[in-house]
Amino acid sequence: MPEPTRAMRLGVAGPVGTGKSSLIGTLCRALSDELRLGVVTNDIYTQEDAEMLRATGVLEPDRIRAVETGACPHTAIRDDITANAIAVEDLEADHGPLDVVLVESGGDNLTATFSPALVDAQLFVLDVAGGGDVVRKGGPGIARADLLVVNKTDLAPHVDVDAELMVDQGRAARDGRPVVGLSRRDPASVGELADWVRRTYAEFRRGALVPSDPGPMAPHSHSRDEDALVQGHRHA
Ligand SMILES: Nc1nc2c(ncn2[C@@H]2O[C@H](COP(=O)(O)OP(=O)(O)OP(=O)(O)O)[C@@H](O)[C@H]2O)c(=O)[nH]1
Repeated sequence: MPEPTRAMRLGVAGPVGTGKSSLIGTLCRALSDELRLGVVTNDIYTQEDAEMLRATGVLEPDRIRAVETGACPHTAIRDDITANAIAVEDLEADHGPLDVVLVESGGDNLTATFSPALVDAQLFVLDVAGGGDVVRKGGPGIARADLLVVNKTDLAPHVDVDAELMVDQGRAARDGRPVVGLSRRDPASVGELADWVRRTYAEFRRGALVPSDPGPMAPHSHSRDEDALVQGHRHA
């Protein structure tokens, strides 16, 4: 099998504020000495996530690109991936060859997932502050993303959540797919996450990584009505 000629695209999805940008920053710090990295972020109207990451200095600023989705972020990672595909290709044209491009979804619905046409692998991020029940509530990202991250485990004692139980419930819900309990303050957990990325990238280079679709979002509708568009969308 010939080696791939483009970067592996790794999607990072999950609800608002679960720590997706921070996780990407953590991965850049852990891996940028060994892998050539780029980042594409998605926000509705702003470039805030990209600006926040640029400010951390984890990568050369121009290796972090922003897509303004103009609507619910999941539309741009799932329904019409054009803007993201172009952003990744531009990044590779300007800074390539790259090894991994991390694509961050704007914080979104619990059921938002990436199209397998856009990313080669995807991880889904929850945090302990969202409550211990959220893993059991399920959804395609939780059940079938390539990796589930239970983030901010350092906060568990402060929010009365059992982080280990949450990780165990994640494993039970995922048919053997991997789960990492993560805190950016816990180097061992950061190492576990970085190792998963290394293994996944090695699989990609061998031509052995087959992008899989965790499944579509829960049914919902996008209204043509202007006001509803500003709100994002109406759930059916
Ligand atoms: N205690 C703790 N806080 C964290 C950790 N990771 C991220 N945070 C905090 O969680 C908040 C949200 O983090 P972000 O990385 O902005 O989350 P996000 O998912 O990118 O947010 P959106 O893009 O708005 O959906 C910030 O205040 C971070 O500092 C962690 O491991 N532990």
